[in-house]
Amino acid sequence: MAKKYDFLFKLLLIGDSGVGKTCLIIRFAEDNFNSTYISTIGIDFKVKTIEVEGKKVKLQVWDTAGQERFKTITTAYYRGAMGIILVYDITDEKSFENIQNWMKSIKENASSGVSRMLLGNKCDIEAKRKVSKETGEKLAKDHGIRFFETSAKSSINVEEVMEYIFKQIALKTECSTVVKRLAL
Ligand SMILES: Nc1nc2c(ncn2[C@@H]2O[C@H](COP(=O)(O)OP(=O)(O)OP(=O)(O)O)[C@@H](O)[C@H]2O)c(=O)[nH]1
Repeated sequence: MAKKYDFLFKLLLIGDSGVGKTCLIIRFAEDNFNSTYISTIGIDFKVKTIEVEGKKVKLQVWDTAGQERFKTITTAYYRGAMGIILVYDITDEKSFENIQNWMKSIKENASSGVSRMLLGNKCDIEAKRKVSKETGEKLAKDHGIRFFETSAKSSINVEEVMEYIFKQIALKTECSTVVKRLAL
């Protein structure tokens, strides 16, 4: 059967349980949001195909369970990822502190040179904020990676995040010529 895409990019979202990884992926892939919380069991993925100058780019976004008990399953998927998105919840300090552990997990399990970025999600609930934007920015800077505050609920910065990580990966692959030509 003929291949239905020209490029395949694999992304992975990691972070504590409940920070909004599934919701971010659903917002990106289906432009939808549901406030009912169903914790991810193990691993799941969604696909979105975008077209860049007549080339079909298939984005496969892997959603990992944040719960500790699934760690052995989820870390097995790090190796195949071209980009890893670390997520914390701006209303949950513990989820921010744990980013250090998730970073360690990337170091131990992912391919070296994998593109990374940091997201502070749920920025729509400013009243319950526990982690300032500056604190998030500083952590990202310390690790030399890009930072965004996002909201899967209010659709803030989700497209921008995907576009950024897409560009990062594209620059490291043969797709870079297409991206450069388009000046994306
Ligand atoms: N206000 C607000 N709530 C959000 C946002 N993103 C997710 N939520 C809510 O947070 C809860 C957890 O969201 P999930 O996307 O299931 O969290 P997760 O990180 O995938 O959790 P695990 O699967 O357990 O690892 C749900 O009740 C969502 O509705 C957001 O941007 N703003």
